[in-house]
Amino acid sequence: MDDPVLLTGAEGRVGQAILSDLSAEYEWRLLDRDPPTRDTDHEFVVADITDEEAVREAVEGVGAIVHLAGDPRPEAPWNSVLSNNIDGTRNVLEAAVTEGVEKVVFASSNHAVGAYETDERTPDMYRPSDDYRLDGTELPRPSNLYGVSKATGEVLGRYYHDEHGLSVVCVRIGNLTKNHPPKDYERGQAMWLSHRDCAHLFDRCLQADYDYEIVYGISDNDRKYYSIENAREVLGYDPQDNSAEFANAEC
Ligand SMILES: NC(=O)C1=CN([C@@H]2O[C@H](COP(=O)(O)OP(=O)(O)OC[C@H]3O[C@@H](n4cnc5c(N)ncnc54)[C@H](O)[C@@H]3O)[C@@H](O)[C@H]2O)C=CC1
Ligand SMILES: O=C1O[C@H](COP(=O)(O)O)[C@@H](O)[C@H](O)[C@H]1O
Repeated sequence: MDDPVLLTGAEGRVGQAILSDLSAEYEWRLLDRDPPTRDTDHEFVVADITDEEAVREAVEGVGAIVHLAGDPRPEAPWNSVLSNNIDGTRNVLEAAVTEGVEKVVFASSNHAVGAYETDERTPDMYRPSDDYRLDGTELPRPSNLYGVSKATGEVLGRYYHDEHGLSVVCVRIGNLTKNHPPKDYERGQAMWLSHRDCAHLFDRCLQADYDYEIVYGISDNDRKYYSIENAREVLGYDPQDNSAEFANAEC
């Protein structure tokens, strides 16, 4: 990707994990509704993704978009996910088509499929001995309205691919934490995504060729109920971390 890359939600946790390893690898145009809180060498656009015209201007001249901006709270209320996650994502995809962008990487979530974690399956499915896997071909089963908004973002991506030929990859991100997996939380350990695997995965999303894909964004954890085979095959994802390596740290 030689053209500039727009990173929405750049000030957040996922954005910072990406930039910590990939700052020098791309010509980034950062976007957030909040002004930057640290020095940056990159262009920074302060804009709200619910502002259609501001988004179109921010997208001008970029070759790809990593779209992270949105309300990340599993308990977020409908009015917030409707505007920030659904309207905002549509604005980004519409601007991508209008401005001739090649590919969009969409930050989806484990919560788009959270309701597969039924009482019958849990907690066994969080354990290494269990072979239950979701692989990205299953229908969404959101666990909350936030998950509904992420599933909707995936469907919007499908539409913009089919109707307009935009390359779209939806990354169902697990649980990103810095330095170590979540402690005393089996589910979080099963879906842990380390910072370096996060940066590597989004790098692969920018480098690989694809039409429309849904992949899971987790490290190569012994505990897992999300398959990372599609991410390996389609994107060349090669994660380095595994939450099991932190077992002695009482994670
Ligand atoms: N952190 C995680 O483990 C996971 C994150 N995700 C998704 O990844 C994305 C990023 O999440 P985090 O970095 O954790 O969240 P965060 O809250 O740390 O960062 C989100 C950023 O987006 C910005 N933002 C929010 N609404 C905006 C709007 N309307 N216009 C412009 N900027 C806006 C915020 O100012 C913030 O800087 C979200 O879409 C979230 O749903 C999905 C699964 C797991
Ligand atoms: O989508 C998200 O998922 C992670 C993990 O979910 P949790 O229910 O185990 O906390 C969450 O931490 C993050 O805020 C959210 O955006």
